[in-house]
Amino acid sequence: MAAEIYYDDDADLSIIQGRKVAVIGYGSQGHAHALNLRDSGVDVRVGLKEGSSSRAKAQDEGLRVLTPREAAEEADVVVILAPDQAQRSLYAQDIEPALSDGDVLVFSHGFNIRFGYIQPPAGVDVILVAPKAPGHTVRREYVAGRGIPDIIAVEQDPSGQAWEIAKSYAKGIGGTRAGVIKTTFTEETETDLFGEQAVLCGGMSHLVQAGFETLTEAGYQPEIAYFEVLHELKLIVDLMWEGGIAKQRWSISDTAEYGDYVSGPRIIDDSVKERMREVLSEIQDGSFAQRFIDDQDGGASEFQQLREQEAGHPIEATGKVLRSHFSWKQTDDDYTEGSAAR
Ligand SMILES: NC(=O)C1=CN([C@@H]2O[C@H](COP(=O)(O)OP(=O)(O)OC[C@H]3O[C@@H](n4cnc5c(N)ncnc54)[C@H](OP(=O)(O)O)[C@@H]3O)[C@@H](O)[C@H]2O)C=CC1
Ligand SMILES: CC[C@](O)(C(C)=O)C(=O)O
Ligand SMILES: [Mg+2]
Ligand SMILES: [Mg+2]
Repeated sequence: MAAEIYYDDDADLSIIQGRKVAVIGYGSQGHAHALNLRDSGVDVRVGLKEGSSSRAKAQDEGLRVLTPREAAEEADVVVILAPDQAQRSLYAQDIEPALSDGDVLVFSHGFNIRFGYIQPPAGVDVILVAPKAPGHTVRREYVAGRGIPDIIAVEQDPSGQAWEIAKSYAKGIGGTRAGVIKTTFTEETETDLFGEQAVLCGGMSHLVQAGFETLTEAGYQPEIAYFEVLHELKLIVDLMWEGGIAKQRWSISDTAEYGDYVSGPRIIDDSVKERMREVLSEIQDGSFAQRFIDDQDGGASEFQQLREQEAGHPIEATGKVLRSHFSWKQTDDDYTEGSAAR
């Protein structure tokens, strides 16, 4: 069955323009949603704790900043864009007490609904508008007059309007400029977690590290290895993004294309797919979510230890020096190398 896809003409922006929206959290997605909605003529306030390091950034953009509780009380559409692991307690303390029948709760990832950490009251619409890109790209593309595709879902629809609200919200952040696909909370959560773990983030990062280690352990210069396995990756992925794997294979040399066909399947073989299926089943049965939340609840010691270990991989030091010599500015203004700060 073909996916249902909505574009600008399928969504009525005036629906979200007629509501009071509270964006809770002003990080990667939060800043993008708040600014894009504001620039689309929506009445937006941001909810952040007193003393939050994000407050100044939001205020500098002219946004009104309240506490999460005040923002949720004032608004009738509450967008939860704090990190997934913070959402459960944020919801219990500041959002649930402020909800009334007829309000709308918006998520950009279904984690807390899919795994039962948040159970909203029956009189509230619960929708998902999930951009398929990092938040900084969501903002950059909107400003450039384009948009990032979103996927949208409805978990609860007591108003009977939830789908129209979701489409309208997606139009407000620029999603319908690119196309918005109808999904479910379950499909979004499970595919998003699988994609980021097995391919986009976990798979790709470790493939690059393994390639770098293989070359440097064989005696090749780390700078050459960096360009071969990391720097050129973007150029190859850009071609895939433009025209699929086929366009990438069309552009590279015949030598590279032949090497792709004969060596690629030796690296990514059936055993990799078998382990991908294991990862998928741990996502589906909730054990990944449980492990993540248990670690977070216990002070995130596993997460911090892994973060430090990975930041110390030799490819990072090699890349930092090389990138500092590029004649163009490569890093995002908001990104502080070696830190998790946003
Ligand atoms: N990152 C991305 O591009 C994508 C994220 N998503 C989803 O979007 C949601 C937000 O993720 P992301 O943008 O990465 O989050 P971030 O880690 O960037 O969020 C950080 C922001 O949340 C605030 N925050 C943290 N804890 C609380 C709290 N208890 N109460 C209020 N605000 C809080 C922080 O404030 P302070 O400055 O005080 O720490 C900061 O403003 C998640 O559900 C995620 O899965 C979906 C698609 C892509
Ligand atoms: C790929 C990572 C992501 O799922 C995203 C940017 O879409 C995330 O959770 O950040
Ligand atoms: Mg994602
Ligand atoms: Mg994700």
